[in-house]
This record gives sequence, structure tokens and C-alpha cells, in this order.
Amino acid sequence: MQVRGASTAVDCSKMKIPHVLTIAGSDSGAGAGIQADLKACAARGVYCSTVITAVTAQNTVGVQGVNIVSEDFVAEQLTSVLSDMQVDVVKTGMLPSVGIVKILCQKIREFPVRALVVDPVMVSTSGDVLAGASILPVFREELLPMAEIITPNLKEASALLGCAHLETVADMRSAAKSLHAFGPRNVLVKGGDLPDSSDAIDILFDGDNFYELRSPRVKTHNTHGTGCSLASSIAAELAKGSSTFSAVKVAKRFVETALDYSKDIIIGNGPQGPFDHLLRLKSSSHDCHRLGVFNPSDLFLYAVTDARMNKKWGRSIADAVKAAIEGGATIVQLREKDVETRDFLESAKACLEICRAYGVPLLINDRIDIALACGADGVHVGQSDMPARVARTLLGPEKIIGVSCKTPAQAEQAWIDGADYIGCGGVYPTNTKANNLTVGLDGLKTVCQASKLPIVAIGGIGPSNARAVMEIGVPSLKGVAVVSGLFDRECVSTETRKLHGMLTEARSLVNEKKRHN
Ligand SMILES: Cc1ncc(COP(=O)(O)OP(=O)(O)O)c(N)n1
Ligand SMILES: Cc1ncsc1CCOP(=O)(O)O
Ligand SMILES: [Mg+2]
Repeated sequence: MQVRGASTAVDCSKMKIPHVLTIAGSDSGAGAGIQADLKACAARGVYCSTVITAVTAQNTVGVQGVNIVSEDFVAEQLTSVLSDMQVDVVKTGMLPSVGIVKILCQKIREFPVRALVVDPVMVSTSGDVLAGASILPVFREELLPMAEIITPNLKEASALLGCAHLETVADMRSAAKSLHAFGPRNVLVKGGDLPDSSDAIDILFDGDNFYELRSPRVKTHNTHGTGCSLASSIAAELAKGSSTFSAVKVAKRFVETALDYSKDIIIGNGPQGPFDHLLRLKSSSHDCHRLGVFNPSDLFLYAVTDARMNKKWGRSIADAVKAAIEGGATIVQLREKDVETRDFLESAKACLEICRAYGVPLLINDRIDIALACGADGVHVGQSDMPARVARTLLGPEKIIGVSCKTPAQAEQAWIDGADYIGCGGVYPTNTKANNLTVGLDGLKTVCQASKLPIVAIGGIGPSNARAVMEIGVPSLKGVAVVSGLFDRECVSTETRKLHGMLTEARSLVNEKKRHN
């Protein structure tokens, strides 16, 4: 058996990933507990391992049942993870018995970690007891002194102190100071339940200074699991190497953002729903207008806009896009150079609405940020833009990515980088793109023959030469992309219709030829 740390050479190409171990209860409704911890850590970009102390039958209404895991088996889980994986931070949630708390303390002494984050979970958001008063002494005497930070809410702070309800910010400050005396390096008293406050106020005390952290209260019922998620996010930031103060600020901002994003989602019938840590539920899987996977035949007549040309002819980008689609454009790219970002985003949103109504994909030229912000179907990037590989990481697997290529080597790289199609050109000289090298029909043919990806030809293409382009007859060539031939014209829909007719004819001829050969 190989022992960690034995004399194996260090491989510099490998990366140590920040790692949080959460020891907590499972929530079958997945709003809180282990499930919230996993989602928060995933959202904050750290690895999360899990030691389960109890399995709860739980939903948005309340806790229907609790099954506590035996102390021996909690110990076994802790040993499994801590003895093998390089855990940076341990975060605690539901610790339902004195024995489990004692085992945890003993394991942390045996396998030291950089920091311990204690979320002293006692009562669920629905008011159900998750850890009784019997655990308070061992918390005070053993666990809290080991903690880098503890994160009690108002009820937990008063339970730990054995004092009356906390009702004001002054009460929170004094509780934070008293809790600090138990030994944790930092105390964060969360004021989410503070009455009569339009802000969410938390008090952080580091032994010397008080920090009052305020943010506007998000009006939502979807708050189940906020405590677990906040503590896990603090643990995640500590695992990445942040200071405790910065970890708390980032974690609080993250939870607020997720709450705001999730304020109107509906999961369950109970009074307190879960929220969406990954900010994905509304925008992706439930976007009923979302297009399916990329279809290479969409490249047939690719309309690429130009702000200058549309301005010259006195039309908005959205009107130009609508006209192109009505004339038969099968895919649209917004290529809006020198347009203010805010204006670009507004027109991109308007164009997306039009494209979705017609079922035509909308891509954004160069600007990954605009594509992300408006929810476009993808981007087109050139050899000096954001690398396709990076764009893929930012946009995810579903978006369409096109790359400009002039050579087989570039086409091979586009394939390796995860592009969906290639734009090859300029095929003919053009005034639309300055200093652009022309590859000609031969250059286009060479790239088409070498490419594993579908190709659209671009550059100086219009009704007079579209047929010659399509007649190179290489199967990977799926269509033509046109800027001035469509948009530097008085009537966009007429020009698009004309070109569509010619391309359809050319395609029939090519198919005919194929049948005869
Ligand atoms: C379909 C298509 N092909 C090629 C290009 C050119 O992209 P790029 O090389 O990045 O040049 P700019 O368009 O950004 O000037 C394209 N836009 N579309
Ligand atoms: C963006 C681009 N990339 C290569 S050529 C070109 C310009 C195409 O414009 P036009 O269709 O007006 O020649
Ligand atoms: Mg570009």
C-alpha cells in the first residue's frame, strides 16, 4: 500500500484543489445540510467531502424524521476522508450527540486541518430540534475553542450563552463578545431573524474589533439552508487561502446573490423553500425557447450584422435582423464593432427575442460577456480573440462556438478546442474587414478538406459568386456568411431572399452532381 507523503516525485503539472470536509446531516429535500454544503462548495469552486451524522426525512414543510448515524460509523467516515485526502478546512453542521462531537474533536487532533468552521446547528428553519441542549457543554468546552470561526444565528447564540433572546444589534455585539470568550478566533452572529430591520445585519467579532456587515434584506421565502450555505462558503474561501474577514464578506455576498436570483422559484409547498446555489435553474433548463444542439445545416445562410451599415441605411440592428430572418437567414451573428457595451447588450436582448421567435440561433461576435449576459446561443471568435477553449469553459457545453480559420492547422486546433464550426475566409476581397488576408477558393477548399468541423465561407460573398463558392463541392462546406451583401443594401429581406434562392439552386446542383458521380 502506498502511503501519502512517501518519497514519490512531485508532479508540478498536478494541482492541489482546495478541500472542505463537511460533517453534517443529510436533508432529503436537499435545501440544507450536507446537500446545501455540497452545492455551496461547488458554486464557490472547492472540492467538498462529506461525513454524514444523521439522515433526516425533510422537505419544505418541516422535518418528518431523523435517523442518527452511529458514533463508530461517523468515526469511520472521518478516518476515511482525513487519512487520505488533503482536507484544508472542516465545516460542521448538525452534530446530534455528545459522542459525535467528541469523536470529531479527537479526529481533528489526530489529523490537523488549517481551519475549523462551526455552524452550531440546533434548530431547523422549520423549528424542529436537530441537536438538543445536552450537546451545549461539549460545544463550549471542546469544539468552540478549536474553531477559526463560529456562525450562530440569534437563537443559537442565546442557547450557547444560556441567555435570553437577542433582539437588537447591541445584544448581538455583546453575545459575540461573550461567545468569543469560549475560545473561537472569530464569532459571526447572524441577524437574519432580527425583528424590524429592512437590512440583513451580521456582527463579526475577531477579539479586537466588531464589524457590522449590512446588506439589503432579500424578500423571499426561499431561505431554507442559508445558514449551512453561508458557513460552507466561508469554509470554501478559507480553503482557498482567504483571510477570515474576507471569507465572511465574500460568502455573505454569494448567499445574497443566490437568494436574490432564487427569490421567485417554486420548489415544494411549504413555507420555506430552497434556493439555487448555482444560479442555473431559471435560465437554462426551464428556458422553453432554448434551442437544441447545434445543427450544421444552420450555417446555410449566415447573416452577420454591421452597426455602421445599418446606421447608414437608417435601421436598428433588431429591424435588420428581423428582415434578414424573414428573407431566409438561417443563423445570425451580431458583429457590432465600436458600439457602447450597454447599447450592444440592449440590442442583443432585442435580437435574441426575435431570433427565438423564429427558431434561428443568435451568436455574438468577439464578446463572450455580451453572449453570457443576454443568453445568446453562442459566440464567434477569431484567431486573436478569446481562445475557443477558454470560451468553451466560460460558456459551457451547450453553447455554439465558431472559430475563424485560414489554415488546416488552425482548423485542427479549433476541433481540439471544442469549437462547433469554422468560419473560413476572406474567400474574396472585402471592404468590411480591414487588412484581412484573402484565401481564395483554393484556400477555402484546402481548409474544408482538412476540417473535421462544418464550415461556413465568408468574405466578399454575394449573389454574383455564392454559387461558385458552394460548387467547390466539399461536404464540410455548409453555407456562406455575408455582411455587406445583406446589410449594406436598401432592402435586407429582398437581398437575403435573393441569396437564399441562389444558394438553394447551387445546393441542388451540387447534390445532382454527387448523384451522377
Ligand atoms: C462566420 C464568421 N467567420 C469569420 C468571422 C471573422 O471573425 P474574426 O476573425 O474574429 O474577425 P472579426 O469578425 O471579429 O473582425 C466572423 N465574424 N464570422
Ligand atoms: C468578418 C470577416 N471575416 C473574414 S472576411 C469578413 C468580412 C465579411 O464581410 P463581407 O460579407 O461584407 O465581405
Ligand atoms: Mg473577432
